Amino acid sequence: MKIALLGYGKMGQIIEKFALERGHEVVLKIHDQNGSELNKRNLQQADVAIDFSTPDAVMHNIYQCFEANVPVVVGTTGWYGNLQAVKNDCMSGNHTLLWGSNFSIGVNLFFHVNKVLARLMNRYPVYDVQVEEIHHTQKLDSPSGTAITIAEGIIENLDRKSEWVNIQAASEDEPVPQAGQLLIESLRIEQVPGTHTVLYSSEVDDIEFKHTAHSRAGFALGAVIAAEWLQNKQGFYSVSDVFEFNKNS
Ligand SMILES: NC(=O)C1=CN([C@@H]2O[C@H](COP(=O)(O)OP(=O)(O)OC[C@H]3O[C@@H](n4cnc5c(N)ncnc54)[C@H](OP(=O)(O)O)[C@@H]3O)[C@@H](O)[C@H]2O)C=CC1
Ligand SMILES: O=C(O)C1=N[C@H](C(=O)O)C[C@H](O)C1
Repeated sequence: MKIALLGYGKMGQIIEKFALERGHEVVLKIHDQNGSELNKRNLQQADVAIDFSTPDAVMHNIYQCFEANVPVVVGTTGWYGNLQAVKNDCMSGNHTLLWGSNFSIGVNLFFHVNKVLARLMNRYPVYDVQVEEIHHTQKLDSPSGTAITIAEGIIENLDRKSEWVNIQAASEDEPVPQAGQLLIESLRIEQVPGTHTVLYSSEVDDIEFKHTAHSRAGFALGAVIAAEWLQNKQGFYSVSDVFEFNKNS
């Protein structure tokens, strides 16, 4: 495949490495300084675009891909308030987009088991639940996209939670979660690639369900696999369509 990389930072550079290893070619690399090269003619040199840019840039990039009719895999987080509108435009314009808050196989397994565990916990109201995420200090969005997906998986399956609220660890004015609210606590520590924990607590014990990324390799390889999977498909997809754990259990 010929790949356009929209965003050539920490993730874009590792994605390039996996793409080349798997026999693909990178025909376009867009970063903050060369944004004018993101045009229809250049994009149409590619079979697929992979966007790991910034919350500010991603919407423009998606619509440039729609305009050029180039399928796009979106790993960028921090834009999910626009997800439904993008889905509508993708479907009505017969475009192709695949998005995921996290492309690693490990986290996608985690997403699946998280939902099963939340459903089970309907029987055990003595446990309260919260989500914690830790990332490096350059991260622009909060809470992480992965933490939002985890929280949505709990809310869909655990009757006693109906919405999430976010706090920054160590912030002075922390909201106290109300009944029905699921707390997502965000912490920023140098160099951490991404750690997510679901914590069920009762008076007598805690149950921790945790994913720790050792590097960005799992995210990057998953994004290339998702781009390969998207070939010859049309429509709006999420990374869960690539892994399909639901079909096997
Ligand atoms: N879904 C997943 O599995 C994962 C998602 N992410 C998400 O991916 C995104 C990128 O992460 P990361 O690589 O760590 O971030 P970086 O800050 O390292 O890279 C962002 C890149 O985007 C570039 N950029 C800025 N403006 C534009 C623009 N207008 N068009 C194209 N590119 C632009 C920056 O350019 P310059 O270098 O010139 O400033 C930089 O190359 C984040 O939203 C992060 O949350 C991260 C890991 C996994
Ligand atoms: O910004 C990051 O680094 C990451 N972002 C994604 C997110 O917001 O969940 C995925 C991963 O945790 C790394």
